[in-house]
Amino acid sequence: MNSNNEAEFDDEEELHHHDEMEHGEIEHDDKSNPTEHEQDEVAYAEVEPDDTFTHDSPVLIDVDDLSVVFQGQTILQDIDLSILRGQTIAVIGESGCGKTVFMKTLVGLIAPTHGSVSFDGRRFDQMSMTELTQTRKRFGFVFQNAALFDSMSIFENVAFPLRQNEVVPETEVHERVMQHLFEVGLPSEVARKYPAELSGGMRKRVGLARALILRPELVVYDEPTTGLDPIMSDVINELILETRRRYPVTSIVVTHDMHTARKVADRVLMFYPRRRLGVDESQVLFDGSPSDLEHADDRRVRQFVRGEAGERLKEMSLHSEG
Ligand SMILES: Nc1ncnc2c1ncn2[C@@H]1O[C@H](COP(=O)(O)OP(=O)(O)OP(=O)(O)O)[C@@H](O)[C@H]1O
Repeated sequence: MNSNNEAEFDDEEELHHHDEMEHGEIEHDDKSNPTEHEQDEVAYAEVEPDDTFTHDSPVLIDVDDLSVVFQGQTILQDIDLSILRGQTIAVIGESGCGKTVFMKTLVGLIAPTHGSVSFDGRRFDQMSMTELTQTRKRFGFVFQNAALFDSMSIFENVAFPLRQNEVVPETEVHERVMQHLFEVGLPSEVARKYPAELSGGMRKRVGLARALILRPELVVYDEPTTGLDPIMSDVINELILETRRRYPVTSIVVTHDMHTARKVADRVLMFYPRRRLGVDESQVLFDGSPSDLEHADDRRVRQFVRGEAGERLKEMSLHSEG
């Protein structure tokens, strides 16, 4: 571990605390529970369109000359970009290219080796612990596996951040939890259930409700559709869009799902593994609108979005045995 990344250890433990709670999870039994699609018949709350993002929006996150090195291995190098308030950004790229490391530096969970990351005008490395804690309350995380507490009811799972961070009367806790469950299309009966009684898609929606309960300014989605069928993936995509319409949030979506990237994002960043780039090449191979992905100048981008292995097959010697 590079000493510059020391901040990562404690914070990652904090980030993954919920993940650890998932051990011992009982597989969903489709026969004994309502199907996801039955649950989807619940009407979503009506949403007024609210396109607050414009290209003149203020900068929320500023990444300045960012590099991250782990044990001598450069994971991210010379990244310079700004994320505007209200943008929805999809971060794509092959496994191991640094998407997760990038996402964690954006929220101050990994300290850059060089350069800096600022949130709302304040550099993470210049914040006191109190400021860092206060700043983190402005973020919501939607984890890949939903990361719910198995021993708590759905109601208590969603109420958890509220009880931890705010002093609110029980009637308000109840109102806010039920409202957020409703907003993610879950019926009120779900509140009494436990995570093991829900399907994967329903758990993801509970995870989204929990991430939104403190009304974060930034929501980070880590592989939000992984492991879901195409219909349920699209339900999640719609929820990401709907969340964006409902609240003035900025969203970062780390995903391998090109349908998700195209559908929810107004900007796509494609990373490439540093070790496979030439010296003067930028690690961000693509930074633009999803509609331009197919016609990107860089062949590696076009191949990635089309799912073509291209010359990687030769590199991996897959054809060498003839
Ligand atoms: N804490 C760490 N210590 C050392 N190396 C790390 C650490 N975290 C990530 N890495 C390395 O950084 C590289 C990028 O990892 P990262 O998880 O960001 O990739 P990714 O693009 O998110 O991949 P995937 O799509 O498979 O999740 C990998 O080589 C990984 O082994």
